[in-house]
Amino acid sequence: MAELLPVADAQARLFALGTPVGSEELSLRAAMGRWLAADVVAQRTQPFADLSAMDGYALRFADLPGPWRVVGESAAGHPFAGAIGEGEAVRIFTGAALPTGADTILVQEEAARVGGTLALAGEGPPRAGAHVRRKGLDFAAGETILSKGERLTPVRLALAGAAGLASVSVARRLRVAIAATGDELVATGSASDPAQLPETNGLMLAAMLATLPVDVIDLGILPDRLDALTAAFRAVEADVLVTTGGASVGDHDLVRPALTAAGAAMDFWKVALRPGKPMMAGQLGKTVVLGLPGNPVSAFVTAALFLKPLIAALSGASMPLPPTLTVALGAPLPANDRRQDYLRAARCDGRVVPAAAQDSSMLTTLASANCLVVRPPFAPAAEPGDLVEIISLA
Ligand SMILES: Nc1nc2c(c(=O)[nH]1)N[C@H]1C(S)=C(S)[C@@H](COP(=O)(O)OP(=O)(O)OC[C@H]3O[C@@H](n4cnc5c(N)ncnc54)[C@H](O)[C@@H]3O)O[C@H]1N2
Ligand code: MOO
Repeated sequence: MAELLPVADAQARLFALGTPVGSEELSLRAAMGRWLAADVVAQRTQPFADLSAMDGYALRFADLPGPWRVVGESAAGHPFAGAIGEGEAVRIFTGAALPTGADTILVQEEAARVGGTLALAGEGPPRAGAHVRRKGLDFAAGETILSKGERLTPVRLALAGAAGLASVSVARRLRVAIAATGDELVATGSASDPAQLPETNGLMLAAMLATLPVDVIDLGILPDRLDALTAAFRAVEADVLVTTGGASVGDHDLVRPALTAAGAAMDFWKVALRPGKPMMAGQLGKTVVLGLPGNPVSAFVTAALFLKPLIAALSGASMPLPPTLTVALGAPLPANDRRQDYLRAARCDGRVVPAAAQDSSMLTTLASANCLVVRPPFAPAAEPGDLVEIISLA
């Protein structure tokens, strides 16, 4: 039996086929979903001073149980100018700076105020510093708050903005060319006889990349002809070329010979993976080429395991691979063979149940799955309750 490359080795070899793309400086509003090309260092301290976390009165804990004279007010953006002394308090609001001399907040629900006099009307603050957010609680100027290789999320963008930045250095967008191959394929909605198959892998792959910083170049449907495939591949100008179909060993599986004829140096073909075994990868000039199998589930799984991680890796991601979780099985599984299996499964109430039908042509099973169960090569038979790794699709 032919040697099959382990999945992790194939991923490492694929990532090594390209060099991380260059960077650009983008405003925070434009940087969502990009990978950071440099660490983000806070330019300010947050909070900038000791602040009140509640609406109430700022006072000295030592002066409890009061009463106090109210000598002024501190609101966010309008701090109290002076300092407070013994027996004095300042009316204060959430987010306002604590006046000099004050160390504690009395919440207004526990305060009774008559004119300029304040009295305790409850238990009062339990300790010095109650309801005070200390200067620098969140971060301090000079601190590295985000690292190169992290992906920008809404919260990380907010953090960078709070830290005083207007823009960040990020990896540029990648150009990804997608080609479907196969004489049986026609554009969705245009099949005129039963033997014509709607082309859906290209549609699915482009949709899988929709939330990534990628410009898709749609090469459409290419025929099963060596000359046409070779010419189309030779003309590609992209960071990544991904093909689907024609990856196996049949007489009409021409992607590999066409890539070679176009001048590609192929690195590997066939991975110890199910579905997706006939996957291939190589270099066509500066373009990383990824040949995915045509079966729709195989195309999906290989895109999830290789294409999306490749985009992340070329964008400088520190963690390009999909995260896995450990979950208890809800049904028995037979022992596995030499290929790492990715079973379409449903995770519900903390248990995961693989679908009964796992054929790699079945979009219905894939569409109702919310995770993939990862079965390592030669995994022994498993029982309900045994722990397995999953990749979430939700
Ligand atoms: N003798 C062998 N035959 C096969 C082997 C093998 O090792 N020895 N491997 C099998 C495995 S595993 C897979 S996976 C398939 C994949 O092969 P290809 O990449 O060559 O896929 P095609 O034959 O082109 O297509 C397979 C299937 O998928 C349909 N298809 C293709 N492209 C699309 C598309 N863009 N949208 C929707 N559907 C698509 C195609 O019509 C076929 O039905 O090979 C096995 N064979
Ligand atoms: O590996 Mo293929 O992907 O069985 O269907």
